[in-house]
Amino acid sequence: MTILYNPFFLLFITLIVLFLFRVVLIKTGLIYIAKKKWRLVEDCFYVYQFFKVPKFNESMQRNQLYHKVSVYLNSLTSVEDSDFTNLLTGKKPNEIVLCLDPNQIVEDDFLGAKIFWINQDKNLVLKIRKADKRRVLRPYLQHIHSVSDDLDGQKQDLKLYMNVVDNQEGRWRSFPFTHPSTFETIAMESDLKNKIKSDLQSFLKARQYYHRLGRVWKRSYLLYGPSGTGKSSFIAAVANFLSYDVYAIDLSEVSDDSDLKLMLLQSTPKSVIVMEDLDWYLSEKSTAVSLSGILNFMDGILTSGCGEERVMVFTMNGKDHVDQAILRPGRIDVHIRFPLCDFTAFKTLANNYLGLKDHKLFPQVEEIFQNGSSLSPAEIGELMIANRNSPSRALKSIINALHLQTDGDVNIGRSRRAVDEAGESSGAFGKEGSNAVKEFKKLYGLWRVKSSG
Ligand SMILES: Nc1ncnc2c1ncn2[C@@H]1O[C@H](COP(=O)(O)OP(=O)(O)OP(=O)(O)O)[C@@H](O)[C@H]1O
Ligand SMILES: [Mg+2]
Repeated sequence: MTILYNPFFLLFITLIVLFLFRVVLIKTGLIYIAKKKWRLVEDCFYVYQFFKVPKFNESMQRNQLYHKVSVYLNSLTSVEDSDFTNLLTGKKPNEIVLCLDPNQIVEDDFLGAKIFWINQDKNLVLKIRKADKRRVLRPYLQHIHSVSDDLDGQKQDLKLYMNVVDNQEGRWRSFPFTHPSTFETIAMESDLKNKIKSDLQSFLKARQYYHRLGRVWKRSYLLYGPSGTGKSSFIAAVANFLSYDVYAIDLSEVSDDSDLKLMLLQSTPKSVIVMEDLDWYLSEKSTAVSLSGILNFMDGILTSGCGEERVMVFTMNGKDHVDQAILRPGRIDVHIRFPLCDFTAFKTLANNYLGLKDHKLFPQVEEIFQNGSSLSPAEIGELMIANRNSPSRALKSIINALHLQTDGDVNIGRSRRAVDEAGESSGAFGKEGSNAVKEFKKLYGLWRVKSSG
């Protein structure tokens, strides 16, 4: 019995009990409950301060800090320790990313201070000990800025925003932007392509210059030309080139001028803002927005406070019947004409679609193009895709189609050329607005997104 009074034996027994207790705590999850309770006890001895980072400001503009903080928080490994975390597919195939669920708390350590973030509805709330605040808060926020900028810098997935009616999150709803079009895949005169690229690049570097002139830092492009000549594909190429998100405005879903203003306010910097088929909307008066509403929008007056770059792109089938106020320099900086297919564009398409740099039928194709063609790159592209397994068959079908256009259907061919040369949209070749919207959505893969969701 004396062994029970042996201090070494007692110590041994105590250690075993403690060890078993710890095993039980860990295995049952009691340790987490204990940690939580301990935090409550600890909280009684500290005064905390709270900082709210709302998703939108009072004008319902997106708060950039909110975006940065959420990018930062979702990159923290401690998100895993939160009670409830969302698992989402990442940028790369098979990548899974963690994303904090509403009402969850995530813990962070910075310069020896404990910082808590609470994900409330449309707000992220920072909780910090008052004693740590003065020492830690500023450097911590700077740290968040630089980490999220780094993560955003690596960002490869762009977003397509579409205006929807009744969206609680503001006027825009976002979808992944996956359009693969690039300047390399667009058939366009290479001189023109290079000029546009350098125009975009020099615009990006011109922040100070624009500010000194008291101008809004934006650049507007007008793309005009017949249907199927690559205007929408070009917009996607610009977005991919700049790594900018795309805001596509469906004018039929805009309720009035102030709604349009609100949409511009709620767009984020570093984005391409797109208004397709503007000539159609203006001529058919099929939008509730007035001409002056559109002019103000084009001037981007409201975004001037943000001081961040935006590229605006407007598309039209023809610009002859459009109010000159819309086209005046300063409002639209660069006009780009998208012509029907010529031999140079054909060669680019043949290379892209069929992998053909040269072919014995090329001289024949060139000859027909020299006599004038009235096929769009879209039509030529379709023939190539349909016959992609046999380049010779593809070229023959293109030669046939070009012959049909020039010989058989002289009237249509001529009138379509006239449309192109005059840069004019006639009723016969103008398209239905709803079709335009449908095509747009199709182009940007929206149907795919919808059906897979
Ligand atoms: N210049 C081009 N270079 C490469 N592909 C082109 C070109 N033009 C058209 N295409 C192809 O044709 C299809 C339709 O082009 P796109 O939708 O960009 O034409 P669009 O000018 O916007 O027509 P619309 O005025 O009818 O909207 C796309 O799949 C695109 O790949
Ligand atoms: Mg288009």
